[in-house]
Amino acid sequence: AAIPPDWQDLLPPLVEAPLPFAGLPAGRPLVMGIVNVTPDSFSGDGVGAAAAIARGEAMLAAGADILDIGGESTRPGADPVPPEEECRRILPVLRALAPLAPVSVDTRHAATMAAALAAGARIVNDVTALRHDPGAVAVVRDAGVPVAIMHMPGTDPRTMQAAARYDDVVLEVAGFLRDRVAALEAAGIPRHRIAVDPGIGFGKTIEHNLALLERLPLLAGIGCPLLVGLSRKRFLGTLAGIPEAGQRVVPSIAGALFAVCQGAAILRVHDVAETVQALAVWRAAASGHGGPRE
Ligand SMILES: Nc1nc2ncc(COP(=O)(O)OP(=O)(O)O)nc2c(=O)[nH]1
Repeated sequence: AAIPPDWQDLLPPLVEAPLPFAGLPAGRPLVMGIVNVTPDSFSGDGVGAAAAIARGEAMLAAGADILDIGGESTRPGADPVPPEEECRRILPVLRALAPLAPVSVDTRHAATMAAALAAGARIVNDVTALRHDPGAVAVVRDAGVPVAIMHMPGTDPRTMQAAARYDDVVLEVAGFLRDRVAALEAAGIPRHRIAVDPGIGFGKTIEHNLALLERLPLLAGIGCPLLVGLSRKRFLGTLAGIPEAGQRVVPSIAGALFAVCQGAAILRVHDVAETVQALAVWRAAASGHGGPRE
């Protein structure tokens, strides 16, 4: 579809380098390692506390810039987890990992955000864009921390796939994120603390996911760093013929590199070592010189 006239002013400049986020090094895509402390994560990597801590440490050793810790699966149809249980799962992991690296807490519950920030988390990652819990905006604003906000229809993973109907998914997702950034800015969260995320796989068909990746540069026009989480997701398995989520490393890397070429600043991934290796090649090629990651 043609870009409507009122979007022309938002068309992004050529993506020179990813925008900075959370005070982390700008100029290169950041790798956010997924540490799921859940028994039912779609990617099959949910684990208990000890294993989650070990996984986080291994991700840092492999070069992760951020660790994203979550205690509630958000895959389609997942059972909701109350904040008390969510905190019981993630706080021991968070306390162990927060001293080692920037940690983001992946939650839609304000109580969990507050407890995680008190335990050392430095970033909030909310798949509902601070819409599920009425207290979430105040927690993030008052803590003065960066926040990643993601698009999904509604705020309940159990029903989001049924809502996967759009006139133009890219314009609607971009419009939602643009408006949400403006609303959060008006509520006291400065734009420079916000990363935006199209929500790959959240209330989207495979065609919607591909359209969002193909036209990701339009989201760069919002003026916030782009976070993309496509790692091991179902549409990759469909495209590559890989039914088992844990076997989708290669398609995840291919998708990650495409997203980076499209302007993604933060990649939320399960397979950190492989992603870091792939980015080393991409950066050398994109910048015209090799050399180790500084
Ligand atoms: N910002 C952001 N957060 C996210 N959190 C969870 C998942 C789902 O992936 P995963 O955590 O691996 O699965 P589960 O939610 O089943 O644990 N995807 C995203 C995403 O794409 N973007």
